[in-house]
Order: sequence, then C-alpha cells, then structure tokens
Amino acid sequence: MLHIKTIEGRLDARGLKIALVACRFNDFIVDKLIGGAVDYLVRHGMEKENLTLYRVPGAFEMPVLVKRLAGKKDIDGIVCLGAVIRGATPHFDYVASEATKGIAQSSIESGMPVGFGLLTTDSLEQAIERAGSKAGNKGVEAAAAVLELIRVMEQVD
Ligand SMILES: Nc1c(NC[C@H](O)[C@H](O)[C@H](O)CO)[nH]c(=O)[nH]c1=O
Ligand SMILES: CC(=O)[C@@H](O)COP(=O)(O)O
Repeated sequence: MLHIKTIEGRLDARGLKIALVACRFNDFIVDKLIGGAVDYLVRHGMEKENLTLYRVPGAFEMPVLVKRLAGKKDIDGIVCLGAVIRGATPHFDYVASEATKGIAQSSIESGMPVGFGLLTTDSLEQAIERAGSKAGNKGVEAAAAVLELIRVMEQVD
C-alpha cells in the first residue's frame, strides 16, 4: 500500500441541499429508485426538508431541467432517476443516448455533481432487478455517488 496524500469524500449529508430529478415514465420502477435514493441520503444525515423532488415526463426531458438546476447557487448536487426500457423500435436508443449525453454535459459544463441513476435496460425484468431487487438499487448508487463527489469536490479549492 502506497502512503500518499489522499482526498476522500466523507459520507455525511448533513446540511447539504440535493435535488432529485425523476421521470414519471415507468413510474412503478422509478418510484423504487426514488425510495432508495431518499433512504440512503436520510440514513447519511440529510434533513428531509433539504431534499426536493422534481418530476419530469420522461428521460428525454431530464437534461434541460438538470441544466437549469445546475445554475442555482442553493443546490449542492442533483440525482437523476429514471428508466428507459427497450421497445420494438429504435426509439430507445435516441431517448437513452440524448438523456445520457445531456445530463453528463450539464454536469461537466456547470461543475455541479450529478448522479446518474437512469436505468437503460433491454427488458422490464432487468429494470426490476436494478430497482431494489437482485441487482441492487441504482437510485441508492446514484445518491451515494453524488454525496461522495460533493464531499471530494469541496476539498479541491
Ligand atoms: N420510452 C421511454 C421514454 N419515452 C418518453 C420520452 O422520454 C419523452 O418523454 C417523450 O418522447 C416526450 O418528449 N421515457 C422514459 O423515461 N423511459 C422510456 O422507456
Ligand atoms: C424506450 C422507448 O422509447 C420504448 O419503450 C418505446 O417503445 P417502442 O420502441 O416499442 O415504441
């Protein structure tokens, strides 16, 4: 093990303000992701009044809202939650790719920590598995990633 200076994010959500951006599309899956993210943040000290849930119609609409929220001084991080499930046509590829690109671009350009809890699955079964059953809960992972990143980034300046 090398002994070098290491900056790590302390997983303490006290005092932070976080926005959840969640899709109404596939809401029976997305609600599980929301539940996982909220539970994780509250268990790590976040006060419920510092959490705000913004609902958008579908994944395609997420980037524009993320961009708007990323410009606000009173938000420390954003957690994106949604589920794009492949259908019979190429629609999936366009929605998944535009949502992913747009969310990443808003985060990078603004410097706002954004967690990517957007499932992009080939089947409903895969989505269920990743929304609180055998493959974990991607909402929890996205919330954990944002918390860690916020705490690392505040040590950079
Ligand atoms: N098929 C899925 C969508 N499609 C809807 C689009 O995101 C968008 O709301 C619509 O085209 C109107 O602009 N959205 C999801 O989040 N998940 C899907 O599986
Ligand atoms: C991800 C989608 O947009 C998809 O669920 C739509 O299904 P389809 O391609 O069968 O219209």
